[in-house]
Amino acid sequence: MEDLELRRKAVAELGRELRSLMETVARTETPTEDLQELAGEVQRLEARFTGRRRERSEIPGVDVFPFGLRMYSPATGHGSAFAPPLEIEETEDGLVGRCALGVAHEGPPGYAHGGMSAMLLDELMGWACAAKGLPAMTIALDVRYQRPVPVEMPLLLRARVTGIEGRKITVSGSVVPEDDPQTILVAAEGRFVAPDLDRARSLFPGAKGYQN
Ligand SMILES: CCCCCCCCCCCC(=O)SCCNC(=O)CCNC(=O)[C@H](O)C(C)(C)COP(=O)(O)OP(=O)(O)OC[C@H]1O[C@@H](n2cnc3c(N)ncnc32)[C@H](O)[C@@H]1OP(=O)(O)O
Repeated sequence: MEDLELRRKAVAELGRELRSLMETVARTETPTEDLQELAGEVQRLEARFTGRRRERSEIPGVDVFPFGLRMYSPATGHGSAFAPPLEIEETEDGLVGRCALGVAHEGPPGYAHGGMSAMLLDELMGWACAAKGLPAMTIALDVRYQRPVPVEMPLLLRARVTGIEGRKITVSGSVVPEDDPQTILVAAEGRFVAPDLDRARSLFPGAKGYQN
């Protein structure tokens, strides 16, 4: 069997290079003819991915689902070009995530797209449910944008479970600058539901943890 750690390392290395490429593309003022040539080169590069293509519902072999690593998550995945990626740690008061967004994540010039903040909070708040043993899906997310989130600024995200009622979980979250944690840039309240076993099996047929 292939060494899983070696593959995860390779996935992360590729992700890092793609992320860097995305940032370069978002910032470049390279002449137009070079852009045209580069598009062809990227197309040729894509043609080199000759291995089997994973089915839609197939869990990547490098992942641990539903309680862990998601290598291609657009929020936390080290293999994702789109992910900052968010680094998560568990604390006494819930989960803390760290990342900095790039120009490729921009909404207003110089500031993060609001959808990025919402996505990162949604993900972290979902992880907060899983950390309580209840892997869950978002049913409602209320996001309040109090200050714009500068790109290239180290950020701290927080998520804390505030209530559990059967399979329904309420979670609060925030985004703050790492060097000024009193200033709330974005605040969120979310409601999550841990799907029952039958629902989870039908939603995630590729997840071994939910099968008999
Ligand atoms: C696990 C993977 C980890 C995934 C890994 C976690 C990390 C990633 C986190 C990312 C988070 C996401 O983006 S998740 C993606 C965005 N979210 C979604 O796509 C979810 C779409 N919604 C659904 O598919 C469904 O609503 C489910 C699966 C969440 C729940 O279905 P179910 O299991 O059949 O639950 P059901 O019996 O119907 O309902 C249980 C209780 O919740 C209430 N309820 C259910 N859905 C809703 C709703 N949309 N709005 C209001 N209330 C609702 C019901 O009234 C009921 O209350 P009562 O009668 O008991 O009072």
